[in-house]
Amino acid sequence: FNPSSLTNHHNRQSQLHPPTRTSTPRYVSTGAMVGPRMPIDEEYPGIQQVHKNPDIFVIEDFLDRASCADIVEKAKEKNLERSPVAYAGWTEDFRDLVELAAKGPVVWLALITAWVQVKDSANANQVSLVLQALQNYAGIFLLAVTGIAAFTYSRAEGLKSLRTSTSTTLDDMSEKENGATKFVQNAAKLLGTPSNNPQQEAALFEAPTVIRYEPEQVLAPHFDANRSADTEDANRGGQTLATLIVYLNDVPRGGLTRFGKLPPIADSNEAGEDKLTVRPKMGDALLFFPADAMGQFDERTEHEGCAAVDEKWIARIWRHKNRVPPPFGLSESSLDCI
Ligand SMILES: O=C(O)CCC(=O)C(=O)O
Ligand SMILES: [Fe+2]
Repeated sequence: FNPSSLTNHHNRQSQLHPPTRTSTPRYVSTGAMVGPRMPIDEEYPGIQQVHKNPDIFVIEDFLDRASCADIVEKAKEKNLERSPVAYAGWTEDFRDLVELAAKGPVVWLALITAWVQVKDSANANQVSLVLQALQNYAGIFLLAVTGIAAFTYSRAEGLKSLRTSTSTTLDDMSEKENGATKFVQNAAKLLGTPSNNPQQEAALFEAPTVIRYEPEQVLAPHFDANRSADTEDANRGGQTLATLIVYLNDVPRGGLTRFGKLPPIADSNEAGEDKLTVRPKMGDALLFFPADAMGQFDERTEHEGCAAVDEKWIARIWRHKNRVPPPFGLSESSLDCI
């Protein structure tokens, strides 16, 4: 069991289709290389690069304090629910396991059982052995698929305990003074390119998700991209190319964002941490790229929300590869306000 397969759907909460998102280590590696990340405005005010390849940025004072407070208020009004967790990449894992079984153990089991069955019979020969093996193969294959399905299901269930925070989404951008509207506007400037105007850029966003961690709540190590994004996330814009988190309050104790596969930042890392960590500071943003610009999954960006000691609030935008239609993305009328 690998907690990395925790997925991350805080979506339109309960109406979610079953588990998807984020990811698990593949059982069969593709060996695919990660290419360049999507372009951003590297001159954005307050931006600092804290890691190169994979690129991670912190943007100081990305959102003003009033906007941070407004987002928290609006989220409280909407009632936060236990953050949904899904087993993303399960389609590929399932297929890989079935393929693996079909080529290896199922073949051998079919042959061995056939050999035991025909070896003592009067007309034992190679032809009868092969025929018997073929017959056995079908039954054993079915058994294997059933077993793998049960395994995938129990894994998805197990993942649910690894995210204990609560969350909601804010998708109404009609008030210009809303904190969420400002967050989306700034995000569209940071992530947009000269060829993409802010509305076009924001059309690729999932509506901001607000997450609250009360003391002891966590988000176990996970990925924001999904190896099976093309199928599992087709209705939410496909692969996640960028994650932008804004911290909505100061969190002096606990609650670090931690990248478990990356080394600490030279002078600003948390004392005593041997991995790259970012301490939540009200208004600061964190930006990283769960997949490259083509959508190739980047496992180096595995990260977690460490156990909270003080209460912690964040808002998060996932920027996808394609348009994210409502209900996950922003409506045309909301986009008009960006
Ligand atoms: O809370 C954090 O620091 C990380 C949150 C996160 O990884 C997510 O929402 O996907
Ligand atoms: Fe995440």
